[in-house]
Amino acid sequence: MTVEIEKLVRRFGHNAALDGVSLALHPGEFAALLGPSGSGKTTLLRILAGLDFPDAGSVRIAGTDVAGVPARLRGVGVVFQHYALFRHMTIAENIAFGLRVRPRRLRPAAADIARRVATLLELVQIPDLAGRYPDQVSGGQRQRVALARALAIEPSLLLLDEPFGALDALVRKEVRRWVRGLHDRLGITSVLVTHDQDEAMELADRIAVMDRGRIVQFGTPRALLDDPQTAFVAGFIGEANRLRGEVRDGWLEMRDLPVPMVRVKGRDGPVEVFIRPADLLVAPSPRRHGCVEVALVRPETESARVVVRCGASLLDGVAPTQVGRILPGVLCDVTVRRLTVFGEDGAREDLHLVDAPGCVGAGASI
Ligand SMILES: Nc1ncnc2c1ncn2[C@@H]1O[C@H](COP(=O)(O)OP(=O)(O)OP(=O)(O)O)[C@@H](O)[C@H]1O
Repeated sequence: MTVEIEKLVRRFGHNAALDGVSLALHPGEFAALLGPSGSGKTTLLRILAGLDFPDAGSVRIAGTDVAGVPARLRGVGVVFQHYALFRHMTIAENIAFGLRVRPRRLRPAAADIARRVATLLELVQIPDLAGRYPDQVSGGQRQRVALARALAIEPSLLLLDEPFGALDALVRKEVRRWVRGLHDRLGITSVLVTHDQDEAMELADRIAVMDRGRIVQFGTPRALLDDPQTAFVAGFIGEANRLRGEVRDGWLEMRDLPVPMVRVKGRDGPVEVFIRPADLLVAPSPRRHGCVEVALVRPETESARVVVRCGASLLDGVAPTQVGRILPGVLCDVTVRRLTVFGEDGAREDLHLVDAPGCVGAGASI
């Protein structure tokens, strides 16, 4: 089922929680809203759920403008971080709640509700807990109850607001994989709000990165890592070394890392340069007077993560080979496989990689 969000604005006083947000989701897609605290994720989710209303813009679910449609008639299931289970109701009663409060003409018969609750308890793998109260089950089980309750109305859109936040790390990993499996099996469209990057990367087909009430980039996890459109996205998604640089006469210069042969097409002036650790290769120097000094080495299975001192900067890189020779204090060479350059306004600059030995595109050895 499609979701089309157009130019949504939601203001609280002078503050725009949403400042012209547009987003289109494919049927069956698992999307994540990822961004720092206060960027507008929950506000967007609440508007989708019908729990809050925009000052401008529109939301269409399955092609229908839902502006006048109350929350309980939107066919949307919602799971919140703190589950919001009713403590005085059994697990079965909690799951049945969304069906029991429906208007009479839409409410299934009691026997049908009981059957559906039993099916859902099986689906979320807690068939024996029907008669218990929320306080008598674990956090992971409560989360499954919250999901079953959201799924009881057979939603075609499932909204998840930080649903794993209250779980400990191990349970969290298990429950989130299980949720993704469930999403695939049911063929629903899901939107997850999270500020946990790993969670968004693991679960979502596409991630909308939010900053100050705007979606700054919407793309696959791979695209966000490899092709960030702004300095904010490059710094927020994945790890990156961040260096100050200057473009002079169209050539990039960095004080701490003298990368040769990079032409920048934008205007001359100060720039910010991002290099992922995986793109900064550290190797023993055959000349024995490499340009960087190893500060720290953390061995991994077949390579090592290395921190090197480069001028005044400490940079994260990797040593894919000859790990044993890379030790703190040793002078090494570095090769930059790829870098991304952003102008003062945070927008990405086009790079022209000069086709010459040692150029950045081919791996610039310094
Ligand atoms: N009811 C409200 N009244 C006033 N301001 C609000 C209200 N709800 C949200 N805001 C403001 O709107 C902005 C966006 O809030 P929102 O909760 O959507 O952010 P978020 O990205 O979900 O943050 P978090 O990750 O901390 O939950 C914030 O500046 C917040 O203070």
